Amino acid sequence: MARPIAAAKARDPALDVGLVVAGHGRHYVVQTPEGREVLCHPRGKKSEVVVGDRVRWQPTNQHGDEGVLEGLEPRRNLLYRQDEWRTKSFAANLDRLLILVASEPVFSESQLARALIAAEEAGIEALILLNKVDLVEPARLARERLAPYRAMGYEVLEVALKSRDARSDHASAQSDHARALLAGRLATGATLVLGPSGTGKSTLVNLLVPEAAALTAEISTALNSGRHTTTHTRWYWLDAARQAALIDSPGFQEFGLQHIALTELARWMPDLRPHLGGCRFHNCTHIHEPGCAVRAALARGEIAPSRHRIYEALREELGRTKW
Ligand SMILES: Nc1nc2c(ncn2[C@@H]2O[C@H](COP(=O)(O)OP(=O)(O)OP(=O)(O)O)[C@@H](O)[C@H]2O)c(=O)[nH]1
Ligand SMILES: [Zn+2]
Repeated sequence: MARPIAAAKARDPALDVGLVVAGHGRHYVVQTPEGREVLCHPRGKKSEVVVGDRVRWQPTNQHGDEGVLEGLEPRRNLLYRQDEWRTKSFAANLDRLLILVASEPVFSESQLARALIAAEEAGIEALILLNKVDLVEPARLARERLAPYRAMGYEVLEVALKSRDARSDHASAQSDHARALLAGRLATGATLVLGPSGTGKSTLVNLLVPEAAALTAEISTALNSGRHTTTHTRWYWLDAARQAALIDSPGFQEFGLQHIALTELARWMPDLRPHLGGCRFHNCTHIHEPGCAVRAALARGEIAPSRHRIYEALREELGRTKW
């Protein structure tokens, strides 16, 4: 009994630093710099650790495949959502957020806007991926709805990850094109993918990480959650050199923004931002005041009506519960 403890003590000064690649409840899968995976538990009751975190840990068994978390390295950033009752963290230390939408099902612009605001506030670059552009008419409508986002500076990529094109060679050429496009764009750093159900998120992950399904099954067994194979956030390396990673996270619904300060909301909306400071009243809400530069831009067509509606709804939502 004393041996592992003595061994652990001897390691103290140089605790291993690992990367959290999956987490569920009080179980975490930590990857060592050599690529080994260790099942770790936090010491306390509650743990703030999320996928993407760098953690210090010590082994708790002789095989070194189980351990205890000893500490959390400082984070560069953390992406999360917050409703009135709780906070849900997606992942930490991200280089970009990829928001997946599709021509079908019709995406919620409010959900898209919310994710973009959360990313702006967290200082994380965001890009939009429109899938299913093989569906011609729905794609045209989706493109139209995304036009304001392009105009305010967001990159919008278009793909047909799994086209329904009857000519199978054409469909597979479209998949190849999507893979090449994304491999290039996501070639460095950690990319978190968020997207509503049915948009093709599983298709995307499987295209870029062919071994994803097998890895997920393995991790789910390790985390004792057998059947629920897709409900955890999971970090996948995209290359052997481990320079680029894709993080698949569930839970895009009800993207609460209670952590955003009401007075700062407009700052995180790139189409509203350039007009701030131009209003007659310094505490202008940009909803009804005379001499409002934001509303003037709206009237000139420089801000899309849908965006101002989203701003107004969010303002009301944040104002309702904030005081
Ligand atoms: N037409 C068309 N269909 C696609 C495309 N990509 C994916 N699909 C289809 O869209 C459906 C949803 O794809 P999934 O990858 O399962 O979507 P998901 O977002 O993981 O969905 P959930 O499992 O509900 O979260 C499937 O029937 C796919 O075959 C595409 O480029 N074009
Ligand atoms: Zn104003």
